[in-house]
Amino acid sequence: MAGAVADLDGNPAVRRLGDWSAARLRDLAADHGTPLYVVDLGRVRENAARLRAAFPDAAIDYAVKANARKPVLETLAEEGLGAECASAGEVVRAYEAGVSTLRYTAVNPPARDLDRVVEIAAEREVTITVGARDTLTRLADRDWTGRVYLRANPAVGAGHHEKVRTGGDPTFGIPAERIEAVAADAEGMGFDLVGLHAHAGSGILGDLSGHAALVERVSEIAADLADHDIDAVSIGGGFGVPYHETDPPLDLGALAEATRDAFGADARLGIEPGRYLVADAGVLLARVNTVKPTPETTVVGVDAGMTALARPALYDAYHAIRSLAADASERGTVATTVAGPVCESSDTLARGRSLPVPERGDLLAVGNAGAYGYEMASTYNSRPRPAVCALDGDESWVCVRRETVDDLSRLDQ
Ligand SMILES: Cc1ncc(COP(=O)(O)O)c(C=O)c1O
Ligand SMILES: N[C@@H](CCCC[NH3+])C(=O)O
Repeated sequence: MAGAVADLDGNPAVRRLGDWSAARLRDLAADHGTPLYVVDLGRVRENAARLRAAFPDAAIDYAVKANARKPVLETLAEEGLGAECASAGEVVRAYEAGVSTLRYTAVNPPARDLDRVVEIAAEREVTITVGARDTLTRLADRDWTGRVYLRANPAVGAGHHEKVRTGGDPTFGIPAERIEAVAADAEGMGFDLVGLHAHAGSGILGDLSGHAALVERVSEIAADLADHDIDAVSIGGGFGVPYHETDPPLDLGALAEATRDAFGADARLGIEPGRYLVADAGVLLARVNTVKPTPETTVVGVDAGMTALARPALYDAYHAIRSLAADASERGTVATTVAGPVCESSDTLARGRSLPVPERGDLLAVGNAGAYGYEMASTYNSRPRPAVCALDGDESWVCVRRETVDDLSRLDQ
């Protein structure tokens, strides 16, 4: 990695929080304030190259929902990746960033989303992944019968938390036994049925058996569509990253091999990873504003909480935290609870975490914040969202300005 980062492990597939230059992060926080997301485009490129090398023949569509900031989308467009979009808003952002392959995965799509995507599809090719028969009717009602994938429910779920396991949940995709009938309907209605899609869930690491089961299942469903001459079978995303300091990285070679072994469809393999491409390219910087010793723990109050990074509150997700105090290594450690400014007991970034003895004004870095970080930020408690700073080698610039309290009032009427 140019400039700031070296791999302590020597394993290029993993970038730990300790690999970021503390001095550079301190400078960025001093220049732009906190809470601040930092996203390193060089690392995004490295992740894309590693993925491309492991899946040389696959169509790779980046799951935009993981990080839709403009420089991230532009970087991945330059790397030749397509975009898998979860909303009309994501389609617009990917289109504006110059992504050439646009796919929209319609989950209970609001009318406004369909209207907007159909409008874009009049200018640029958009492929729509349909997860319910109803969606075909609603598209045809809009005089759009273009390229579609059918999303099958593979009845195989996987992922880091029950809330992100979509495979098997009836909300997502067409039941496998109905796929053939819906395929016939799609073609009867004049759609160009080009692909099949399924997704098991997000954050697969270590045990690859769920992934292999998914790929096998999707291949079986593809075989049911043999009469329909589909070109592409997307097995979704879900490739995990190590959040905990002791987690090993995903064995991408093993994952690719398991995929090849299990993939039996006579069509081009597609993957749509989000997290894998961006998670370790991002950190969140937070400033300590309160240090409160209590009998149970030392509470470290910071200016970034669940409104900046929702994952710990939503999924009890673990994110590494590092003190960037210049003398951190000379301080002793203490058991801490790192808490945000929101009035909810879920507003903690970490509990029971051993950190260098904190002082008010210290800067903390939260690791693996590049995926589902800024994207899931909210303005709960009328708290403006953080700024985002992009890094590329020695260059850095604020690519999303800090939201202000005035911004929050702008929609009032
Ligand atoms: C349809 C679909 N594709 C791709 C992804 C990307 O997931 P991940 O960020 O885990 O790779 C998701 C989210 O889990 C998804 O719902
Ligand atoms: N938001 C989830 C991932 C969900 C992926 C959406 N299909 C997370 O942060 O882990």
